[in-house]
Amino acid sequence: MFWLVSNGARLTASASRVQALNELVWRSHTNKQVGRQRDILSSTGQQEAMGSVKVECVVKEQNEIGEGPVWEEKDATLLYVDIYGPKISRWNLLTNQIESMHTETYVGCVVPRKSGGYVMGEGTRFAAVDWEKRTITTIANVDTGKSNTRFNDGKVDPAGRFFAGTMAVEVRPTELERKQGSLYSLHPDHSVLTHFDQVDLSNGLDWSPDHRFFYYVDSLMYMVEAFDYDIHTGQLANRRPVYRLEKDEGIPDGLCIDAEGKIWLACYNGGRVLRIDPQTGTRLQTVKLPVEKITSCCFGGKDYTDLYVTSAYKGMDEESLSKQPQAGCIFRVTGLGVKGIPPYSFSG
Ligand SMILES: O=C(O)[C@H](O)[C@@H](O)[C@H](O)[C@H](O)CO
Ligand SMILES: [Zn+2]
Repeated sequence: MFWLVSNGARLTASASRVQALNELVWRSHTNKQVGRQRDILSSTGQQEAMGSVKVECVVKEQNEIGEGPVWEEKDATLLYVDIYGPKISRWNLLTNQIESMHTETYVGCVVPRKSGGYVMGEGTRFAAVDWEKRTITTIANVDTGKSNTRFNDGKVDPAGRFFAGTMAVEVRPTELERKQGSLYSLHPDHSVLTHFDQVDLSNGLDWSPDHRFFYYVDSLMYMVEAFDYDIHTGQLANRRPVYRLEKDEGIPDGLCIDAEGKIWLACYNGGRVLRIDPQTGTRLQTVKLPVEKITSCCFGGKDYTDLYVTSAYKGMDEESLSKQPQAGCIFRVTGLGVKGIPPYSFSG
């Protein structure tokens, strides 16, 4: 409704959008918030300059920690989890309906399976989900011998392997026993490979469009890292930093790659998504959202041109919740002028 064709109209529309954003997010007027308000104003200008970027809340049912969005083209649905729901949900773009299924314990990620249904990282197991029958079957257990860890983010590689990492269960967001996590992959024959351990908070991951690189976030390292990837074996090598977050960018969380090979990074407590060039290690674009706890993102919609962004409300007090009434919603960012890559399905 705000983004019209003529330049004059867009100016007016833009002014009212900025006003709406400000009213929505920054209702009170402490000095700190006035400062942040300026940020939003300038970034809104920047967002527009990049080509009529629009942010809207599309999934209004709020998640304690919304995570792991995956676009399912055949049904025009967005699949995601609420880690603490704990549940798996599917939001249908055409009907605006949400279908959910409770899981037995914390669910970090869910991905489509080629043979039908889904596979998820739940608690410390990889498990198959029969969506029609609403049943769950264990495929493999991880972190055996550890009593207080759980799966977090995961994604399928271009060859159909399901990668997912673990972390200690948080006392409060980001407060946890460190070095308890590992990164695993579940292979089509249901064997599990441990890539590395000593992870604080295993998070975002994706592969470059040419499959030569793997990008990864251990949130408490405050950076995005890259590995060389061997698509034939699924092995990682040569770990190195790609991008270190600046203070106001918050904590790196979920990420996804676009068709040009650039990284879109969700910034938890940063209220934004960054576009990063992994070749140069530079930030190319910042998209601000009206809530701070941004958890993950994926491309979807027609031709994968829309960016769906999940968020969380866990750990927020009443005051911050009243300033961010959309915390936990899922947002759609349109007008970015880039496309994503369709997700892969687990082939086992
Ligand atoms: O969404 C996740 O990946 C974690 O499970 C969450 O607990 C928070 O995002 C984390 O605390 C900040 O990185
Ligand atoms: Zn995450």
